[in-house]
Amino acid sequence: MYIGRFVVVGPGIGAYRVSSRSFPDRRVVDRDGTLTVGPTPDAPETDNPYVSYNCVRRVETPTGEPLAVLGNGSHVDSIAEKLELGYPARDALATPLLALDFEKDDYDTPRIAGVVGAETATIGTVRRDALLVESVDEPTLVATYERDSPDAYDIAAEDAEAAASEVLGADFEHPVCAAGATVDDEGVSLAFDNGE
Ligand SMILES: NC(=O)c1ncn([C@@H]2O[C@H](COP(=O)(O)O)[C@@H](O)[C@H]2O)c1NC=O
Repeated sequence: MYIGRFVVVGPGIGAYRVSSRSFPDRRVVDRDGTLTVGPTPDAPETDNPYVSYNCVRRVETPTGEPLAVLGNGSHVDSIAEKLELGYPARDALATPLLALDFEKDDYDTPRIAGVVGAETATIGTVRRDALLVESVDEPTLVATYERDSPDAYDIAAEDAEAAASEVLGADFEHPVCAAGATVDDEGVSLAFDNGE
């Protein structure tokens, strides 16, 4: 099954996978502690605005709570800014998702995102027909296609590197690259797996 990009979040852990039919020549890089998706050096040029973006950011709230934000586009930056201003995770997800809306491409591709705290997790998506944002107690997946409503998803990984590798290896078509995050009271750990 092809489900496109997907986010998995649960309390303390999160992961994001790029699956792609159209732009497979991409990888995750770490730019000063932010994980960014972009084309590999030898990838064909594209002017598609949705192929390069920050997919995972670490955030500290005004009260000093460490959080990780994961998602499939530029809304990750907007969500991080809202969290840094002190918005609750629900509002920090809902506001940018609604403002930016689904992607204006041939598929009306949804925007998906999650916020992970040490003991909390919140997941969201904006599609043409819905804006869904919910707090979750167990690992939960939302994807751009097919599995496009938040739904329980087992993840065995306990660290960021294992989380990235686990979702990269998950049995969905066209895997490209993945990122993982863990959050505890000490802070946020990030990792990625480009399948190399
Ligand atoms: N975030 C991404 O990495 C991403 N990659 C591709 N898209 C969009 O989704 C469309 C379909 O891509 P694909 O055939 O690779 O599933 C692309 O034309 C592009 O508009 C993306 N947008 C959202 O997922």
